[in-house]
Parts: sequence; structure tokens; C-alpha cells
Amino acid sequence: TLSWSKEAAIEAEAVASISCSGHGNAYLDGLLFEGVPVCECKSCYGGKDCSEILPDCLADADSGDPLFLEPFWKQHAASSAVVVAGWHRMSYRFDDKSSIAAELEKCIRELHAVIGNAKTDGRYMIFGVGSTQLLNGAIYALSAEDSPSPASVVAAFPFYPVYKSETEFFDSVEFKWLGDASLLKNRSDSSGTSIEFVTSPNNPDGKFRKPVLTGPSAKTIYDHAYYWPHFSAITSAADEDLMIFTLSKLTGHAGSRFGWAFIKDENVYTRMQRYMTMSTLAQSHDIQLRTLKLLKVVLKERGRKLFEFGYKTMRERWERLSKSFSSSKRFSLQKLEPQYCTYFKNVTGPSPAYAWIKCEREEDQDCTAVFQTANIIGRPGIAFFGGSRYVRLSLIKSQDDFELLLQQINALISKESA
Ligand SMILES: C=C(NCc1c(COP(=O)(O)O)cnc(C)c1O)C(=O)O
Repeated sequence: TLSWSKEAAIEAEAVASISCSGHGNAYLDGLLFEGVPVCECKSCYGGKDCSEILPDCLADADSGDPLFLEPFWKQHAASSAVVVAGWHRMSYRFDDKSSIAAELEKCIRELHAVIGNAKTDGRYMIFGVGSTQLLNGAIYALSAEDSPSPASVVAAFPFYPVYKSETEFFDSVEFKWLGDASLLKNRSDSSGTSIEFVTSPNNPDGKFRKPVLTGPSAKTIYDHAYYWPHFSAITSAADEDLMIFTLSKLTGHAGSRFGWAFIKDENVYTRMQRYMTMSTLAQSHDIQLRTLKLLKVVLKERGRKLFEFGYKTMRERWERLSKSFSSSKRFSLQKLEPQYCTYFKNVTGPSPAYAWIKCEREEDQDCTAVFQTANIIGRPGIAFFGGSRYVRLSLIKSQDDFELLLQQINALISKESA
């Protein structure tokens, strides 16, 4: 029979039972009104129980907030919840003096083996506060301390903007943001070390990528945030010296801030460890416990439940979006091909996290503005160094968000024939 944990379970279920009309949630740490947490409504819904649709609401497709997976976790409420004892792992370190939970490390390695998206043997693991922290940790780790000139940090256009903004923010003598990887394509090897971010599949266009730069002084950080069956066919197991993944795009728990890296070279690992120690000392024990609980759900039936749900959701969204754009001459979507997926053991159709839209008309120089006039908020193409003729629309938010986005897109495209 339950004893000390009963109160926590009762409290959690009481809050979960507050109805927000399916268009919002009440949370244990939510704002209290008359002692009860209020409903926090999804965008474009309001009222005490989120039952009111706000008039003339904008379709916000700016952020890659992965709420498309929330329904899955509600369907798996019992197996994905965890009660955290007040005395849970209070020490800075685990008993074996490491900063990462051995069971969680084992579970993550097993997950990659089951999905077949990465080789993890013979590699060290580091946990980070989101992969955001690991990205700069990797830059620091790959920049040589004794080099006469700073390492040049690059990425092929279009690329995830944080690579530039984070590298410039952590302004260092050891590394400098340079820009497009092609700038260094034909350089002589004497021009120092380059560190290239390779995002595969890519954000914003979902395409598979290889490094632009090769050779002994070209180092590469593989960002595989989206290399999961929700968004991409698994074509082979990534087998690189430095690979980064994030819980945000695997389970959708962006707010938990948990990412991990696999590193082959011991010196690079040691330097990255030093970066993590200097920046956050260690990764939260609370989030490691929760991540373990979530990944045990993912691993049930070799990931089938989560990835069938994720892929089905994203595939259907892409099919509906592609159908809408097929009748447009004004806008075009990125071209993605079906691929054989070694995980589903079948050919799977494109299901990218983002639409990377080009405005084809001569006069539509500012594509973001064109969508803004149609009450659609996208992320400007210039943010990815893809040019102002492009705009990125997030396809991974909630179903409410996607339905409103599609409604506004259909209205915009229908005006072409008017
Ligand atoms: C949320 C968004 N990107 C997250 C992201 C991240 C950061 O994810 P974390 O939540 O910090 O683990 C890392 N790498 C790539 C390629 C990403 O796209 C976005 O592009 O809107």
C-alpha cells in the first residue's frame, strides 16, 4: 500500500483532471486562482476553460516547440509519470562519482541500437542542458588550446541560427564564427582549423547533409537533433567522431533541457567535460530520473508506439500541407523524396519538422512579410542565411496550431485564383 507518495499522486491527478476543453493544461506549478491551478490555454484559445476561440488569431509557426507529441504522453500517463522523493540524489555526484546516471546511459545506448540511427560503442557520453549547451561545449572542445590562430566555425547555408549566435556570444580567442562553410572550401591547409556544424537532417529544410570541408584540419560537429523516425527515414547508423542528440526532438520534452553527445576522441571528451563542469558543474539529477522514465516508455516494443505515433502525425501533416501547396504557383515547398527506412523496414514518405517555403513571384522579395499579411508568423529565411525569399514554418507544434496554420495557408493560396 502507498504511504508517503500517496499525497503526491493525489495532487498530480487532481490537477490533471482539471478540464481545459482539450485546448490547454493546468499544471502542478501553475498560477493559482482560489487555490486551484488555472488552465493555461494553447495559442488562439482562451476563457477559464480554454473553450473560447480567440477571434482573428495569428497562426504562430515560428518556433520548433515539439508539442505534437503531447497527446502521446497523455495516452501513456501511467507509464510516463514519476514521483520524485524529497531526498532523491541530493549529492552533487552519483555514488560512483560520475555526473551521469549509469542506467540512463545504458538506456540511451540501447535506444540508438534499437532505432539504428547511431553507433555508440567505443564512444564517451556527455549530458548537457539541452543540446544547446553541448553545441558550444563541442566548439570549445574541438578548438586547440595551443593554436596560434582561432578555429574558424562554419556551417553550410541555410543553417540553424544558434550556431552563429551562440559562437559569437561566447566570444573567445580560441574560436571565431566565420560563416558559410563554402568560404573555406578551396583554402590551403595552412589556414588553421575549421569546425563545421553539419545538421542531418537539416533545420530548416529537412535534407540529409554531409560536411562541406574535409581533411586533417577540418573538424565536424554532427547535430542529429532530427535524426529520429518521426522526421526522417533512418537510412544508416551515424558513425561520426562527435554526434549530438536532444530529448526535445525525440520525446518532445523541450522544457526539460536534456541533450547528450557521443565523443570518440578522449582528449576532446576531457575538454568537453571541463566545459560542462565550468558551466553547470553537472547535469540535473532530477531530469536524469525523468528522462530514464520517459525513455523506458519509448523503448517499449522497440520504440514502435512512440515512433508510429510521431511518424504518422508528421507524415499526415506533410501530406496535407503538400496538397495545399500543389495548387500554388506563388509558393513552393522544399523537395524531399521517399526513402527506405531501416527502422520501419519500409519506404517512408517525407515527414519533416519544418516547411521551408520559397516565394516565387518577383515582387515577393520578403517572403516572411507575405505570410505575415495572411496572419501567419514564420521564421525569416534570412535568420538561416537562406535569403529573404524563404520563410520557415514549424510543423511540430500542437494539432490546434497545425490546423489553424493550414487554414490560413489555404486561405492565402485560394486568393491566387481569385
Ligand atoms: C527549437 C528549434 N531548434 C532546436 C534545435 C536545437 C536545440 O535543441 P535543445 O532543446 O537545446 O536540445 C539544436 N539543434 C538543432 C538543429 C535545433 O533545431 C527551432 O529551430 O525552432
